[in-house]
Amino acid sequence: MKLLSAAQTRALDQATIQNQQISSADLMERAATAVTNWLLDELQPAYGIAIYVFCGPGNNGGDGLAVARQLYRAGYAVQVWLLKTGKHSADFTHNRQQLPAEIPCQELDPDKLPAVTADAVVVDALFGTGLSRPLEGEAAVVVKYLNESGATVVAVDLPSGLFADAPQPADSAVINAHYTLSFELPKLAFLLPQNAKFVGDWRRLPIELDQEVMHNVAVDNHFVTADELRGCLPKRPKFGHKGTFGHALLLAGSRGKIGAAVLASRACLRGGVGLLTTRVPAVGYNIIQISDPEAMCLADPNPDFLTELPDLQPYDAIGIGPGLGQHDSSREVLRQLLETTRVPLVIDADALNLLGANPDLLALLPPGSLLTPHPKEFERLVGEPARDDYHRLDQLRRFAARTRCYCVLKGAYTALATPDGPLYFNSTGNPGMATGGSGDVLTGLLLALRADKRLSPLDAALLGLHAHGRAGDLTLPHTGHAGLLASDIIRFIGPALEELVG
Ligand SMILES: NC(=O)C1=CN([C@@H]2O[C@H](COP(=O)(O)OP(=O)(O)OC[C@H]3O[C@@H](n4cnc5c(N)ncnc54)[C@H](OP(=O)(O)O)[C@@H]3O)[C@@H](O)[C@H]2O)[C@@H](O)CC1
Ligand SMILES: [K+]
Repeated sequence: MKLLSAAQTRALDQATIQNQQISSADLMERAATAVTNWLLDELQPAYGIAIYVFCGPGNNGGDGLAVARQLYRAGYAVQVWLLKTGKHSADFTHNRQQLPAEIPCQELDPDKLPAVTADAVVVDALFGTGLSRPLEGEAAVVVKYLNESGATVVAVDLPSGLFADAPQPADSAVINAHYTLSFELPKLAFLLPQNAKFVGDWRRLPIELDQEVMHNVAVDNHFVTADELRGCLPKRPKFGHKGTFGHALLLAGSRGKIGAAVLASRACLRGGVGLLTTRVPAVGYNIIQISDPEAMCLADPNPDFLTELPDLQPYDAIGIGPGLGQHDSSREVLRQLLETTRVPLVIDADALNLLGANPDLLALLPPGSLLTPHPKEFERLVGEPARDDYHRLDQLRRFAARTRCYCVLKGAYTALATPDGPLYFNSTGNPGMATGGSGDVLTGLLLALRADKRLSPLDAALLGLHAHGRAGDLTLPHTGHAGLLASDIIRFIGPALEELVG
């Protein structure tokens, strides 16, 4: 699913109006109907509860006026409040004229704002994608007042004051919505941690925008849905054998962190790899053999950390990093690996920290490698803290382009940067997965998919990120959020992958 800029969204609205031969008021009515239906079906406010619709001067305000009319007709006690400032758009004026006289409708006076009680529902239709500057004056006063009211706030299209696709001053006034109902597509802003408190839970409301125009528009950012990935994982052929699905090598673990190697190995096995060899320091030999009997184990001569690279000839993909530690000898193992490998790499955890601390190693990174940092590891990789989430995405894009690698940025909506530019945001997963070992599981799963030669690097990464989050979601009925362990995610990798098989 594409993430459009505010300007592209406007162009898509216009194309829809033209191609479907409807008026802009018709499209607005469609949008308002989608909001009203969501309110009635999902929020289900009790009859008699006060619903305040706050409208700005543009089409977002026009949506609000149409929603107020529809809610009134459905029997709700609605009142409309209008911002004084701003030039009214044509569709705002149209819907103002359509508003039944029985609905109380007044201009807002910043010195005498209506008493919004905590049990009320507020529909925020002040500003949407037409926001051209941070809110000030009257609008900022209203937004701050609503944020303090305690009412349930439902934002139409965007929380008012939030830019859809660009950073804004840290202290600017933005609605803190409980729910944001976005027309047709989500906005990039929804996927960034810095905006979580503004956006709340967001939903996408389809309004039948022109599919062909949407298909042809070029974008920098994608939100990857299950529908798009379903069928992308090739079925295992009837006469396939373990060689068909690749032989992976995992270099992982150090004294006290052999668990990371266990988790990554098991996730790799559940990810469908044909064969797995795990290289651990000698202290881990028995542990791997007992915990992951399906894996072969190659013990390093050193008891505590990796010091020697095994012969790489048998392997189709190599993973390095989980629990590795940052010992000088392990750094040299990484160096040798980067210098000699001819197969795809998956690089995680301490291997990333070693890359960050040693720019000479970073220069050796083979193109096509897949890196899986969390934000702190990524900061070490690029050697500079990000100013904000948008800047971090720029850094990510530039890093992938410069190194010709695939780079993940782990988070609630994990991002994947590709060497050729586009960013892909993952749509699965839950806060229960923010737990030790979850990243090791991801590395193992991605390693399995990179060892499968039937998959492109991009598909392997997208399928792995999706299946990892989905497996975490499938554990929830059994574990809840707090009780979710990394090993629970592994149990559900199989079912999560099965959903994607073509
Ligand atoms: N197009 C369609 O067919 C459909 C559109 N839809 C809906 O339309 C919404 C977009 O509508 P929109 O383009 O009219 O913009 P909107 O967000 O209402 O605000 C623009 C007004 O605000 C003003 N303004 C801006 N910043 C300001 C500030 N800081 N402080 C004060 N004023 C400020 C700005 O003035 P200006 O920047 O020119 O000074 C202008 O007057 C979209 O989010 C969706 O809800 C749906 O119905 C689906 C069909
Ligand atoms: K809004």
